[in-house]
Amino acid sequence: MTGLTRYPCNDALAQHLDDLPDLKTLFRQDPSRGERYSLDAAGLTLDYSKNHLNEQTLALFARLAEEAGLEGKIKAMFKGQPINHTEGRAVLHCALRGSVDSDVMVDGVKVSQEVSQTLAKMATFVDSLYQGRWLGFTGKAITDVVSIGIGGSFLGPKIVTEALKPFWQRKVAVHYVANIDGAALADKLAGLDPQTTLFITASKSFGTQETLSNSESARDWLKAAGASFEDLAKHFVAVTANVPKAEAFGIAAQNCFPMWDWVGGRYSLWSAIGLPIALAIGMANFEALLAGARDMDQHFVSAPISANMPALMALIGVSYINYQGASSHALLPYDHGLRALPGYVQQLDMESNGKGCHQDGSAISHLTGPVIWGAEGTNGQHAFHQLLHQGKQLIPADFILPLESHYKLGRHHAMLASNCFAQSQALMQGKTLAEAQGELRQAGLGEAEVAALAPHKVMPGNRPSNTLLMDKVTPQTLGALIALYEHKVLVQGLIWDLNSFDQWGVELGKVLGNAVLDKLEDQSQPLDLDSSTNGLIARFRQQQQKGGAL
Ligand SMILES: O=P(O)(O)OC[C@H]1O[C@H](O)[C@H](O)[C@@H](O)[C@@H]1O
Repeated sequence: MTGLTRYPCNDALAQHLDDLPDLKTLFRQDPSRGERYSLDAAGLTLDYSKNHLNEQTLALFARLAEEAGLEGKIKAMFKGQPINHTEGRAVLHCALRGSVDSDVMVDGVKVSQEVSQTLAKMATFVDSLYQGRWLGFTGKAITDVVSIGIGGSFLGPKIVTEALKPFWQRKVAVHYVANIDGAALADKLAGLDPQTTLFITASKSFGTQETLSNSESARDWLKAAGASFEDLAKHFVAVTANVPKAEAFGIAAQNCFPMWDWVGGRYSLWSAIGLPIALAIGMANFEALLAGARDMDQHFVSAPISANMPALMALIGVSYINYQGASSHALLPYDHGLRALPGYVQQLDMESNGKGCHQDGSAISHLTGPVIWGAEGTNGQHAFHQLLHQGKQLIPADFILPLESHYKLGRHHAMLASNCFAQSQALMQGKTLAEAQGELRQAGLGEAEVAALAPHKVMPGNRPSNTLLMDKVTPQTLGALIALYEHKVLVQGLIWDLNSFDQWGVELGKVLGNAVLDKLEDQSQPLDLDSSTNGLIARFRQQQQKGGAL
């Protein structure tokens, strides 16, 4: 069954999308199409003209938005209602950047007050490290900060820190460790001095195996260098919603930065989880990041659907997923600094909308969150663009390009931009058999060769994409860009009537993992699982026996 049958506009939308002319025809019919379907907001420009849409499509999108009750549901989020109903929580990451009314309260506490107090605490912390006032256990100033976290406690801070390298203050060096693979931490610690290294244990739950194990190993590293248990307070701070657990680990309460249940992990970079960002770029730039997101919030809550950047991207995506069979979406940042953006949006989108049941618990009968993937351009052109151009599946793409680079290097930026623009152009216009034959004849091939080769050079075209531009990658434009994707995910989740803010799907693997770990570490334990898992455990045990003790 095509489409979203719960909505009255479904059949009209499905029929309309089937009847739409191809992109080349739409561009031929309307010479000003590029301009007509471009939109500015919060320092970004969205060129959505290379999508399967026209004015009638936009009208149907507006009907779908209306029938999905988007406006009221968005307002409910900003008002602090417990829209994350399976966990009974509000969803107020927008409060972290000042986009929520000052009277909004959760559990009797004004969220805006919590936010401003935490920002002040962050500023004091950053300043103390910048001024060399925070001393390690031998009295030396801290030079390196390692943020230990995973998922939402890692991906957001890492992508923002990387993307804003031109804004680094270089007062302390900021590092990230996420994976439980010992190589990640060992590799990082190898280059650091325990006397001048401080760790941030970033974990909303303070219960994530990877983060706790890495923090314990970091603690051992400090102790091996001569630090006492009391000294740990000089080398650890925590960002968590569970201060008692942090204190039990040995982190002083005054060194804990709060997180709250009304901020989801994948929406938390704007909170104290963003402490490593603030250390890297300075508090003023961190505030600018928040300001950019706030600008996008303001646009999102005030612009009509037909001129609402996040809503348009969401509805265009829904039209491909639910009416044209797309199951993935490519993010193609033409900016080396944004190379980790696809990985960030993977968690944001796939952990939010990779769901199979509606808010009421009934099974969903249509596709929901797409697989998000991608890589920096132009690297992707030499890796997977072949499939985008000639493969058999519809993969909508978002091209992202700053119009100006921070790095003035000859013609490099013009060449990067030309590739970015040409790729979306090629996806849209393709190459017909006649065009391919003409080129081969032009090259002097005989008819037999032309007949044999031309079909392999045909590109169907009519493949949709968005192009997002900003003048430059700055804290402000990056904040707006990330908020744009947050709101796109929200709108799609609302249209699919699912809960974008829980993540029950990650629980089973964790539970099973603990049982397997026991059998890996205690070889006397019976192999009483399925034959595949038993076999895998047996192989691991054999290798361990070959290599000595665990
Ligand atoms: O911040 P923590 O509580 O350590 O959680 C870290 C991550 O753990 C899980 O993977 C959740 O699915 C993520 O949403 C979360 O960001």
